[in-house]
Amino acid sequence: MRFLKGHGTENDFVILPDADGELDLSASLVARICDRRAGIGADGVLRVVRSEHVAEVAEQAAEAEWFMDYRNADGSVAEMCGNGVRVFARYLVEAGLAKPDEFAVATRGGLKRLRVEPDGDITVDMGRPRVLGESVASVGGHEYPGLRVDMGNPHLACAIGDPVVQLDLTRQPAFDPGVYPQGVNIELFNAVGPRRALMRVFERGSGETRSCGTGAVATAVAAAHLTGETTGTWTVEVPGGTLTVVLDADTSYLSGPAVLVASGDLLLAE
Ligand SMILES: N[C@@H](CCC[C@H](N)C(=O)O)C(=O)O
Repeated sequence: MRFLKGHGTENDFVILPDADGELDLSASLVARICDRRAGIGADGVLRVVRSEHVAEVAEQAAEAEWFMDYRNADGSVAEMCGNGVRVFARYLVEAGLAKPDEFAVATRGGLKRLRVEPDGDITVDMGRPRVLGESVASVGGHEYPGLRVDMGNPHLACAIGDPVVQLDLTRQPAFDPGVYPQGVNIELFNAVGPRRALMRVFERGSGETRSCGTGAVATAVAAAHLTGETTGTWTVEVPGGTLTVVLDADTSYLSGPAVLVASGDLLLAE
């Protein structure tokens, strides 16, 4: 089985081209592929399949030829991945399967439109974030209130006073399972200047990662909430680089680098 490897601000993915939807991708195979010692190693898997072969996105197939079948490193399925869809777009363009100007990709979180910027960055229209109220995350016995933001997938974005660099995120922060029965991605951030945040994230299904695109948008929304703003451009610094988030009245945009770094043959099998 052919694979490629890529990342967006060091949120890294194994890409599995499967145009005709022939691959039976079990959770255990995904977990083995993502294992950083016994597999290739990644935060998630992006299966590239024609939308027409996937019943759950049939209504998107007229506008999006390709479906991003996203899986977390533990094999679980997620609705959306902001960095993943940008890396997916890089693959489509480099493989000659999409034109760089503007194209759509089908996801479980709905149709996403992307474009390659003149500087090579990839921008995705992430849709309108939904603010659902507040909840609390707890790290090492410290409770941090935050904003619940739905980006197609669930987020809890917490502005904290303690320096994010000092947090121990080796273990899942505690959260309210009554609010998040399907689990949650938790962002902890320091607001460090006008429209600028330093963010770390503990992702559902993948643990601490060096970046999270949906999380960066959730963080921008929470940072904007603190200052009473609803629109503007935010810079979100993550351990793996820098992402730009634009919030406007009707939608949000995520921009940043997305690169392919390797390709090869996968010898793992069920
Ligand atoms: N890293 C992604 C988010 C991936 C999905 C997430 N772990 C979930 O389970 O919802 C991003 O860049 O958005």
